[in-house]
Amino acid sequence: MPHVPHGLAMQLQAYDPARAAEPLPPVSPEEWERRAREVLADGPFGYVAGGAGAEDTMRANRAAFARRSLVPRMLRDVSRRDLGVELLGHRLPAPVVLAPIGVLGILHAEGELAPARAAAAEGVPFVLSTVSSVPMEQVAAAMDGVRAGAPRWFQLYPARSRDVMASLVARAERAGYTAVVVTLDTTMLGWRETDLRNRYLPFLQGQGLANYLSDPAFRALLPVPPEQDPRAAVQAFLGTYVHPGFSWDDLAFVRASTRLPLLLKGILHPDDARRALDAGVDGVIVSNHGGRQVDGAIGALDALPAVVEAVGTRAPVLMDSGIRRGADVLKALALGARAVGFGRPYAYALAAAGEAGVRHALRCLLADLDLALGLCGQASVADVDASLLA
Ligand SMILES: Cc1cc2nc3c(=O)[nH]c(=O)nc-3n(C[C@H](O)[C@H](O)[C@H](O)COP(=O)(O)O)c2cc1C
Ligand SMILES: CC(C)CC(=O)C(=O)O
Repeated sequence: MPHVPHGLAMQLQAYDPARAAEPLPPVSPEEWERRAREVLADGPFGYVAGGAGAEDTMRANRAAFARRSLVPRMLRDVSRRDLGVELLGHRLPAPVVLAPIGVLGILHAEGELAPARAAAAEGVPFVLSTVSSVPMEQVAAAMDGVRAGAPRWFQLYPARSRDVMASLVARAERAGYTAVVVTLDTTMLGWRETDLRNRYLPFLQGQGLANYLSDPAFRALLPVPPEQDPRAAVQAFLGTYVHPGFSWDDLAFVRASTRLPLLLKGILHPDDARRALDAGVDGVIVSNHGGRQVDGAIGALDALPAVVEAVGTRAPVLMDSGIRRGADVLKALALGARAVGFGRPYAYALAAAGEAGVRHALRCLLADLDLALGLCGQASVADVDASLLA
């Protein structure tokens, strides 16, 4: 298993006088966001940075972390620390995955290949979006090029066509993805004022359709191949992607279509979590999609404890929406998350500095987590519980 960067090692690198002349890459998510702002046009930058409506929920995500405090414990031997966690039968080097982010081709020429390779290098699972700019098989091959069998999950968006869903999942299985994440909260696009103002929706320009356009079941729905009529293909994509009718019945179909572990992303209510487990899913991800869907929705960290209580020991609960630093990861773990999704910050690092940027942003997060864990008097993330919070 890859070795997680030691916080101290990252510090020594930064403080090393012999390297003082080298430019220092950003160490904070805010700095990456500023760099991304410098290199991106308004449309793509706003697409990543924006949220739904007045962005109250986006702020609520961060406020939920700020409202909680860690209470560090002293005089415990933390000279050997372990960030590793067990998840879905695999041992991960840290309780972190790269959250699925679609259309990364609007941020960097290499699109998903760059963060996928960065994640592979660190042994952190990369969750590939349905709406990626690069077909899932190419992403898998790029990850295997870095580290054979590098952990990867496939995120599935509901589709009106069950054939398309089944085909995408079967391809993911063949390409070595080891879990399927069904995202429930985006069967329609939220009211995103920044994008409306910028008149920016990348899918309409055919971006992010690589998995669909390369899919035999999707192609079978088209009267002519997408190469002959790209506009009709975009319309067909929108026609199958937008699916407010998606229900527990459809979920049962997805469940039956694969033997891979299934995670549901976008769960916020404990009753939905319970029902998900009854429907045979293997884990839930508490998320409000980074505040991009329902403005006014509960902050994701605020929703976590009730979901954790409902799920109990039946399955792992993950969370995303607002994770920026090591302390955020600790707070989520303290409230019962097994692992967290790292989202926007890696997208900004990708825009500003490609694969190296994503890798550095990830290493900074893990270094920060390693130090925060030890300085809180905890030797292992597996031992973190609510007693760490005020
Ligand atoms: C630009 C962008 C695109 C996203 N695309 C997807 C996607 O394709 N599938 C998905 O499940 N979630 C998607 N998400 C949501 C993320 O997986 C995650 O829930 C969110 O980024 C968490 O919020 P945070 O980045 O502010 O921490 C996207 C988020 C952003 C910012
Ligand atoms: C709307 C989706 C296709 C992409 C997404 O999840 C997002 O933009 O948040």
